[in-house]
Amino acid sequence: MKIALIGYGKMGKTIESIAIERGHEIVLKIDVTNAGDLNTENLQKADVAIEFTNPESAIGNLYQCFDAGVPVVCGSTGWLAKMPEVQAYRLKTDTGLLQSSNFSLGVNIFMEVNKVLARYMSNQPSYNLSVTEIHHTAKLDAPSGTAISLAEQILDNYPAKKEWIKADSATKYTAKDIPIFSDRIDPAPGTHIIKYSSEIDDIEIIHTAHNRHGFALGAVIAAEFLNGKKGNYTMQDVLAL
Ligand SMILES: NC(=O)C1=CN([C@@H]2O[C@H](COP(=O)(O)OP(=O)(O)OC[C@H]3O[C@@H](n4cnc5c(N)ncnc54)[C@H](OP(=O)(O)O)[C@@H]3O)[C@@H](O)[C@H]2O)C=CC1
Ligand SMILES: O=C(O)C1=N[C@H](C(=O)O)C[C@H](O)C1
Repeated sequence: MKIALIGYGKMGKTIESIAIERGHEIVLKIDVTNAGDLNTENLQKADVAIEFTNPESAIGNLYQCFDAGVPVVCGSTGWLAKMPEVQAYRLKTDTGLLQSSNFSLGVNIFMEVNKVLARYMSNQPSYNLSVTEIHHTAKLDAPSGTAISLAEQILDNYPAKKEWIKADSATKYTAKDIPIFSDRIDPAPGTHIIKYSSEIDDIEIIHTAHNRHGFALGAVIAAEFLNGKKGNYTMQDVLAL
């Protein structure tokens, strides 16, 4: 498979080495220094694009892939509030998109556990709920995309919770809110904690990434899945969860 890598930072470089190990070829590598090379002619040399840049440039990069008719795996976070307009553009161009805030197998299993736990806890108002994410200090967005996805899964399964809020120790929140706390500590690749706490006991589930390998491997497996497809997909489709 021929891959265009859009974003050649921590994730782009890890993805490159895993993709080559799996027998794929990198035909285009884009970072800030050659962003002008991201055009239809260059993109069409690839079967699929993998986009890991930042919240500001992600949407423009996706539109370039849609215009070129090249299906794209997107890992960039911090832009998902604009997903409806991105999906409208994708639909118009009849292209493929597979977006996930977290491509690791472990996090995707953790998310399934999160949904089940939220259903059980939705009848237990004596427990206070919080979500905490811990990442390296170079991370641009907070809360993490994964923490927002986890909170949204809880909202879908715990009717008394109405919204998530970005929180710190001074934030006032009510039982209707899901506070998300963000810590920035190097070199944390990504830790997510869901905690239900009562006077009697605590229930916690934690996912700790030890490195970026799981995110990158998942993104390459997602690209293998998306190759030749049109439409909108998630890691649930890839992993058949
Ligand atoms: N979904 C998932 O599983 C994961 C998602 N992420 C997300 O992926 C994104 C990237 O993370 P990470 O690799 O750690 O970040 P880095 O900062 O290490 O890399 C970002 C890359 O994007 C490039 N870039 C910046 N602006 C542009 C642009 N306008 N056009 C093209 N390239 C650009 C940077 O170029 P330069 O180096 O020249 O500045 C750099 O190569 C983040 O949003 C992060 O949250 C991260 C890990 C896992
Ligand atoms: O920026 C990162 O590093 C990560 N970002 C993703 C997120 O925002 O959830 C996934 C992972 O936790 C690493």
